[in-house]
Amino acid sequence: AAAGLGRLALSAAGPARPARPPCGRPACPGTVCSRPSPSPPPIASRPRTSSWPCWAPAAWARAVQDNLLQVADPLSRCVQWADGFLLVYSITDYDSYQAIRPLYQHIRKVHPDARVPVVIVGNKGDLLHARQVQTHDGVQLANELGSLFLEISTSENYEDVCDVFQHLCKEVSKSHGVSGERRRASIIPRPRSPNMQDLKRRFKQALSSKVKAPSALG
Ligand SMILES: Nc1nc2c(ncn2[C@@H]2O[C@H](COP(=O)(O)OP(=O)(O)OP(=O)(O)O)[C@@H](O)[C@H]2O)c(=O)[nH]1
Repeated sequence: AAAGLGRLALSAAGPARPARPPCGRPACPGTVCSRPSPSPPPIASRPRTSSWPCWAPAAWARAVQDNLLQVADPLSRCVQWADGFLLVYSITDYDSYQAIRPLYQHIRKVHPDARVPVVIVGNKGDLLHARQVQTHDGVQLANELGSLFLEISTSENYEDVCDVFQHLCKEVSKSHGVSGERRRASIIPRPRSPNMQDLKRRFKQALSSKVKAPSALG
């Protein structure tokens, strides 16, 4: 799996095309945004082949390291508006793990003053026979970068996916509580916080109805 901004986690948990975030800006996989936008721009088309995060992880890492990302790049645009990030690598792909640090540094460069929450996720935790990244490598990197770390399997346990987003949402709320968000709140009304229990229940319902559907037909 490529270590884009959380593509794996989102593609396992949600629709094939990412949903539009509450702010109306083009959705960026793995980012959480709580800012409403008065005039949403159209969803940008993202070919699965060239410019959008289908680059190999090493290519992302190089682009970030070499300062090749321009403000107009999709990644840079996402990094500017997002309130939180999931950086997802695959435990079966060491390159994807190595791409996490430069991506993290890019985020910190774009937000030098704000502690925008970043959660690091090691995905494909079920593929132990193909493991290239040890759990302690993930823990160590997350400790070093001051991020939360979770190792999950999106294919084995959808609750893992809920947990990841729950952690990130908590971190985002925490960071808003202590940062300049209060100042912004006086200008822009904040959307209501999602009720995570309710979201989890609805997510389970949706999944179980999908599982039941084939037997109902047969
Ligand atoms: N075994 C296993 N397979 C997974 C897991 N998550 C995703 N996959 C599989 O990995 C493949 C790629 O998943 P995508 O969601 O397309 O993610 P991606 O980052 O675009 O893909 P790659 O970079 O090709 O891995 C698909 O076949 C998924 O079913 C996981 O946790 N365990």
